Amino acid sequence: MKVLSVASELYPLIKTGGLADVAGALPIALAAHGVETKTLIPGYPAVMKAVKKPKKVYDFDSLLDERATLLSARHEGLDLLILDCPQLYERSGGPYLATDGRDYPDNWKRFAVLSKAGAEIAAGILPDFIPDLVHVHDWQSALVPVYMRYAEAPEVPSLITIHNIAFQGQFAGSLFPYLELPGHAFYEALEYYGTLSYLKSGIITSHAVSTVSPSYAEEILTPEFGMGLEGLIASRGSDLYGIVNGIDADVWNPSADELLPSAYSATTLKKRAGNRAALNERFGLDADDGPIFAVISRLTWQKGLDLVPEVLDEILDAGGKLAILGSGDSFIEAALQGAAAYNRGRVGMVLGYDEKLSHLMQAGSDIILVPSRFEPCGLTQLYALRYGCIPLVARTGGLADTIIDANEAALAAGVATGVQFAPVTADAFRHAIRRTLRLHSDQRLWSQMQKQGMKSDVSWNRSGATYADLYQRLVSKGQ
Ligand SMILES: Nc1ncnc2c1ncn2[C@@H]1O[C@H](COP(=O)(O)OP(=O)(O)O[C@H]2O[C@H](CO)[C@@H](O)[C@H](O)[C@H]2O)[C@@H](O)[C@H]1O
Repeated sequence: MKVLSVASELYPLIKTGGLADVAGALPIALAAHGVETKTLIPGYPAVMKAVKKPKKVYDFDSLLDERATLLSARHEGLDLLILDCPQLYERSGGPYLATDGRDYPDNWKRFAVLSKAGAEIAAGILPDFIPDLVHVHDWQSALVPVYMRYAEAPEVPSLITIHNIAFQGQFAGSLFPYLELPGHAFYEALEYYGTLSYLKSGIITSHAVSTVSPSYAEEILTPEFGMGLEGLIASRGSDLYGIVNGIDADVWNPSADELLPSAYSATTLKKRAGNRAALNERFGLDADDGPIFAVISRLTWQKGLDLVPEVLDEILDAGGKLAILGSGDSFIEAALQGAAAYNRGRVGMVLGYDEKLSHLMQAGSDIILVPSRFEPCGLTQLYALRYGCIPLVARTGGLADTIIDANEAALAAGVATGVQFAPVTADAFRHAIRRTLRLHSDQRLWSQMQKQGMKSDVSWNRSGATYADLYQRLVSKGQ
């Protein structure tokens, strides 16, 4: 089966969050199921620089009035189609934000053009690659099924995956005429309280909708989590699927991770000490035995990290330490930086994004904090399981699905892998920290939990097969 995947980020080329990890790992997992994936991505500077010897495969004379070239390349096991359109993608900031932290004003066009290119590939412009199915991710590629629906071409089955419903790609309604869609598409697909919603239109026009965990698939049917789209999603009925993410078990493998000073496995957990020492040094933490809590995250309201300063005394009073890596909302950044400045040796912070350092943190710290208010799947806790770092998570979405809480029954059965708490309030969070510290003080119990986590299959094995089945079902239905 041939699949066209369209994504706005892709590990290892360009990443701002979990979407890149999934878009990068899924094609490799699916290859084992006979699925041949090509991934269409924008020709951002990082992509153009990293990819060697791309081949020109098509010239677009006009994608919403922009000329663009389609390049084909292979990179680290991935087959890529790169939309080279410097006037839209050659920018000095990130994929979505300029260097001043604001959205590019033409994001509506940058991702509509990407989507239109995707729809044209689906319609068969590349004789060597006629996809059987199109898989799009989040609002940035959500217009692909819309362009497919309104094109005079045979319709290829499509799947849209929602990685985060909070980002909907909402733009002024007055831009509609520039999208080169028929007038009736406005009310049929795109209109959202007078504005345009790219995500909404993708949910309406795709043959199936998936999200990245079973719990989140249920949550987004409710007003609390659906962010205004709950009714629309409910209307898709049995076309909605929840498939939990996996992780790339080769990139994240503590026994062969070249980014670590000290590789280890479940039988050599003592070797984590080498990573712990490096972590203490990197974050300016005291070289004592206190449990190290870690945060690796976008610092946003979603992730609940504004609560950390409120519960910090719970960690510090017990002789614990905290290492934070992240960036995001300026008020959360400032509060955490303040906590680090005030508690030198006990709290350390690295502001920014650092993939390498995130490996060391998973390998050297004892507990990873993921107090998200909502979490479609979450990957950080999955990396933690693999690295013998105990996840302390909010009981929501994929966090609830992937971590087994250390309650009495789970401990007795030896299946606990972490600590969950709800609701996401400072009080419940404090209580969970106390509970975690109690578990940590029992060396035997703690290492049993570490080993249990390291044993869990967090790879793409199972979910890769589930996606392959779903693809097959959609293709068979379309025939
Ligand atoms: N400062 C930093 N330095 C280094 N690495 C950092 C970092 N900040 C974050 N990361 C890394 O970025 C990734 C974040 O992935 P998540 O799944 O946790 O969240 P995100 O909200 O981006 O993704 C959305 O999409 C994914 C994929 O479907 C869902 O799992 C998730 O719930 C949803 O919100 C992880 O690999 C994490 O380690």
